[in-house]
Amino acid sequence: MTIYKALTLAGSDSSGGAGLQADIKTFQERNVYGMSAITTLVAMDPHNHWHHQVFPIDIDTIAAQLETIVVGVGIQAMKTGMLGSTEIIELAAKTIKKHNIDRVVVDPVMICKGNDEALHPETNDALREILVPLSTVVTPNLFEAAQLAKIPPICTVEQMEEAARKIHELGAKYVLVKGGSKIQHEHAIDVLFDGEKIEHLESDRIETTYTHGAGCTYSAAICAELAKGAEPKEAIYTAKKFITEAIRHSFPLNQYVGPTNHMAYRLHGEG
Ligand SMILES: Nc1ncnc2c1ncn2[C@@H]1O[C@H](COP(=O)(O)OP(=O)(O)O)[C@@H](O)[C@H]1O
Ligand SMILES: Cc1ncc(COP(=O)(O)O)c(C=O)c1O
Repeated sequence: MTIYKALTLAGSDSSGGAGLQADIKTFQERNVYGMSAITTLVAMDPHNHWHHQVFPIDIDTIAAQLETIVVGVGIQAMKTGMLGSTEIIELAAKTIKKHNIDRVVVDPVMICKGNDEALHPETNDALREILVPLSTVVTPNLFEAAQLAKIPPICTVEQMEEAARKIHELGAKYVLVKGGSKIQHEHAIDVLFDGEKIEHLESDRIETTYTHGAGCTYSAAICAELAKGAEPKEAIYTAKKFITEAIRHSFPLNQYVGPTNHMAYRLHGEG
């Protein structure tokens, strides 16, 4: 039996729905052995409206984790999530280049759901200039796509397409701009551009606010499929089905947050 292995270089969401916890759960659901290099720790304050506190991790500790995984074990694919500083983005790029990692999903995490404020605004340009050019697939949401493409806020599918074309020029091979429920459309629509053709990925639009970790889960599912050898488009189509079921069966964790359901595609979706 071949064991396919994937790495997530991402932040830790103690509540388990997003970040590396979402990634590892998703890798497991997709029959891929998951490993993590932790970039930041996020804790939420139950006494203060679930206020997010971000605790950094020093760069040598992150580098040591990457060495364990990439050199000590070996991987077929990797994804990045919340990176937190330009230094960490540079470390990610150096690792990809040094080890010729050729299946890389970059989820350019700039904001957490419900917050329009960028987490680390100073890192947005570093993502754009250093990491996105090395990506096989990059998966910005509307806010992130506008930042990467350097265009005004995105409100229409045409603007999603414009952003996808501009981000492709940065060097990403496949650009997947996620519209989700934020675009006026009867479906949850994502725009995919491979440098030649624009495609629309449409799925049922689910009425829910429980979408914490949706972006992490989606990019992790793409990464898992790439690790198993799927072509990028095939990986993205499978991941779109996976995330749609995860959102359809999402649930409240407490009064503040509802994650997507990582088990849903296995339990309800594949048949
Ligand atoms: N209410 C929804 N119903 C169905 N699909 C959704 C919904 N919200 C988001 N999605 C889909 O989930 C995936 C993740 O998108 P999104 O939630 O925008 O990412 P992020 O967590 O990065 O903001 C995309 O494929 C998007 O279209
Ligand atoms: C560690 C971490 N990564 C990523 C995210 C982004 O999550 P989402 O997929 O909901 O955009 C969060 C949000 O809380 C987080 O805590």
